[in-house]
Amino acid sequence: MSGNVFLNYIGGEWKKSSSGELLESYNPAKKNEVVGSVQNSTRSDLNEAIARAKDAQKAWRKLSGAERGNYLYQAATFLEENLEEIATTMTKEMGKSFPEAQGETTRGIQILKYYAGEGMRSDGDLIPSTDASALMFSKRVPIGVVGVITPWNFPVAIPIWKMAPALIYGNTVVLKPATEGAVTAAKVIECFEKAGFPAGVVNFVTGSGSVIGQGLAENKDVHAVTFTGSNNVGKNIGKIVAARGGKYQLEMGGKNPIIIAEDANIEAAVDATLSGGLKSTGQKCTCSSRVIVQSSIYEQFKNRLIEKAKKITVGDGMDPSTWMGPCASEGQFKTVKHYINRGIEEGASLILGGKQLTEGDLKEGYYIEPTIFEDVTTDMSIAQEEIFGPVLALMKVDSVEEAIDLANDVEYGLSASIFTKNIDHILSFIDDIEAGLVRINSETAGVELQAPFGGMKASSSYSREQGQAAKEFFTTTKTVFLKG
Ligand SMILES: NC(=O)C1=CN([C@@H]2O[C@H](COP(=O)(O)OP(=O)(O)OC[C@H]3O[C@@H](n4cnc5c(N)ncnc54)[C@H](OP(=O)(O)O)[C@@H]3O)[C@@H](O)[C@H]2O)C=CC1
Ligand SMILES: CCCCCC(=O)O
Repeated sequence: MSGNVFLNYIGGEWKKSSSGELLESYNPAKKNEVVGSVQNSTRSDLNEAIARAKDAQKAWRKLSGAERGNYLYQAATFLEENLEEIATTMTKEMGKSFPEAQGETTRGIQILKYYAGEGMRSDGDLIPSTDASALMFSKRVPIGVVGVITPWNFPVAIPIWKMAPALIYGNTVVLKPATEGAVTAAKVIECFEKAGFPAGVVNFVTGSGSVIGQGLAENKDVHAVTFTGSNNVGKNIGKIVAARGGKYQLEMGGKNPIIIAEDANIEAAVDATLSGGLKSTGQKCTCSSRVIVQSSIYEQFKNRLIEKAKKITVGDGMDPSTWMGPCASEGQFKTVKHYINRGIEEGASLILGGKQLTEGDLKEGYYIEPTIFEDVTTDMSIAQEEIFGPVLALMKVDSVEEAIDLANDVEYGLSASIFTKNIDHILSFIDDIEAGLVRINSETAGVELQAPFGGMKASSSYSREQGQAAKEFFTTTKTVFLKG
């Protein structure tokens, strides 16, 4: 890279786009600071990457799983060596606090190591044939070239939790990161380059989603597309890929509830609501946004929540005293402000925050106060639509049964939590909640890399990522019947 200009990585080479144009990525804490520039690529750049990936896959799939795993172990080593630089870039590019950025980069390292080990594990089953002289077994095989389209909120963990399983199971990849996380993603790709992957196995093309993302969805040589991002974009990708007979995986929005039952540990529930709802400035798909509280403890819980929320320190993610950083971009900032105004217009009561923070250095960035509404009804926009910002909506119920029904009264179904010690409530929550991630006495965020990740209803396309679940999407199965 020259200066802060980052190139595409195609067929094992760093290359400028044929457009000759750049896209700048700005620091949301210091809105005039350019963190770096990436290529504003064209379809022809993308098509070259897809062709190289297709060509490279012929040899890549022939390697043993152990051989492919060694490349992933190497990539983990280089990510570890560059952890501080990558985490710093992440904080400067999308605003999350530096400790969170360090944690996410560490998670990327762990994911690479987890899937590197997959190269030595079983990839099929021996099945007894009715013909005693025959051998019958199943064998998982790669699907080919995988298009990877990722959002800005986890610019290290999400690309890696898609690329690592794709690669270990014998596929080649073309990554298109969100522009607002593309400089961070470029530094991750540098680690893959240093790991010595054969040319064309890993490819990286930046540019606008409507050009490069759309191109990955449309190109018939991209056998599968794995996407994480908003529902509008995801549903469009799914339609395009399905229409050409490709495979697709969509991880999309959430409107995650946390239920506080009358027997909850109030202190723990308050901490989980603030951490799960406001960490990363509420910009995780697994963040809590609806807080459903049993009426008998409502005032006690609300007062403690406000008391602790007032102590949250907001500032530049690089400042060690910062608990919550800025919104990731001007666009995200405007979206959050829009929903705060909608909440007020629709009759919710704003009981904390709601304003932009502008004193001192904060005027340089896109900072919003931790915001809490009450008197929120399920028909309101702030109860139904994903805000993806530091906004909590308090809702009051009389029973846990009512709470679960209210929790389910949205189109999404990604993550859900309940705070209670009552085993009957726990069992009915596990049974009845419409969510892919079900958490008891724990915040809605914080998934672990070895467990299936994904949602129900409008949050996902019903596939699952991470852990052993990833194998389903990144492979297909041959059933072999062999006679002597
Ligand atoms: N369910 C989950 O696991 C997660 C869901 N999300 C969701 O992602 C959203 C926030 O991320 P954000 O990046 O803003 O989401 P977007 O949907 O705006 O973008 C996601 C990716 O899609 C690309 N893209 C944009 N338009 C198109 C298109 N027409 N065709 C193909 N690709 C396109 C974007 O590129 P570019 O931005 O460069 O234009 C980006 O790389 C939130 O809704 C959040 O809920 C986020 C994390 C996890
Ligand atoms: C893509 C969303 C990632 C969620 C990560 C977490 O909840 O820790």
